[in-house]
Amino acid sequence: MPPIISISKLSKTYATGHHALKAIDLTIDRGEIFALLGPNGAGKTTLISILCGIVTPSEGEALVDGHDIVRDYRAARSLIGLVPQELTTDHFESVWSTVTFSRGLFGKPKNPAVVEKVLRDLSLWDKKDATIRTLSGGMKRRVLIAKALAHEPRVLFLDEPTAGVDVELRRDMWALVRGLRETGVTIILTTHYIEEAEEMADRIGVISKGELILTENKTDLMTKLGRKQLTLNLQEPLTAVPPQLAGHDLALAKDGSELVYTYDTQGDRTGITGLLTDLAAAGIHFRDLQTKQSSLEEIFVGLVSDRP
Ligand SMILES: Nc1ncnc2c1ncn2[C@@H]1O[C@H](COP(=O)(O)OP(=O)(O)OP(=O)(O)O)[C@@H](O)[C@H]1O
Repeated sequence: MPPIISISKLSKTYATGHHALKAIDLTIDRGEIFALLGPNGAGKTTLISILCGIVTPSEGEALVDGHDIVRDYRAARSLIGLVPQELTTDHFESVWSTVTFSRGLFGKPKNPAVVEKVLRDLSLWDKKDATIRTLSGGMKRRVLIAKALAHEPRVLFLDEPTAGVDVELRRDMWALVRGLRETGVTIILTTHYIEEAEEMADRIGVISKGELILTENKTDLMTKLGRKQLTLNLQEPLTAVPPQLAGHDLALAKDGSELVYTYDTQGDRTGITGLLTDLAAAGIHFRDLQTKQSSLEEIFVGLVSDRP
């Protein structure tokens, strides 16, 4: 089956001259949960806004289920639900009428059964007659999701779904998003929280300064995460890694006073025994050693900060 979203060479230069997106290529499969990670200002919202037709691209194209987001805007947009970052909704309306109204915006005929299902799925049914302003923050977020789902989209964009919410609500939201995927909806979420991507996503994309610098299956990324570092504090500093040790994944740190060995914790062998034997044979002695597991956070920060 063709991907539900295919983006090719998509770029955006704002009127200020700022290149917010630089030739993005990305495809997203049906039923995936895709997390777009990136620091503030990386271009996440710009990318989502282009796909939702809120911002016009400068170059390139994007298709939603085969519909061009510019030439075939209405068809593309009707397949998309967007849950925005900010809680923007009419505080004096009831839950029922605000969600019904959202469906109408897409020209869909009234269908109380669909609205009821959406409200029930989001545990909002017993609040259907409540006015939005009387709801808790968590319930308001659910209403935003209900609004985005009212016209039965196939793709749901969640822009920072759990920004500023407490841990309990965050877990609730994660369960809810997983439940939505079960109904066949493709989910694309942006987040600053690495933990969120780790918990939720099938695939992770990292965006930095307008470039998509990595897209990877989460499980593969976790395998990379399995890497650990062994740091040896040397008795005598080295100027280079001796050629006898070239077979090991080694790097010098702290002006040559530390030798850092990176290894895979998920592999059958760590290679540490061989390294220590080779070190002794090369006459390299150490005073102390530490091991450290690199986190997804560090991998992410490293990826993003290594860029010019
Ligand atoms: N309308 C605009 N005009 C000019 N520059 C803009 C406009 N909208 C966004 N930008 C700039 O484009 C860059 C990308 O912004 P964007 O909102 O897409 O980032 P983001 O990754 O979503 O960030 P955040 O995590 O803070 O929401 C930023 O430098 C931003 O200042």
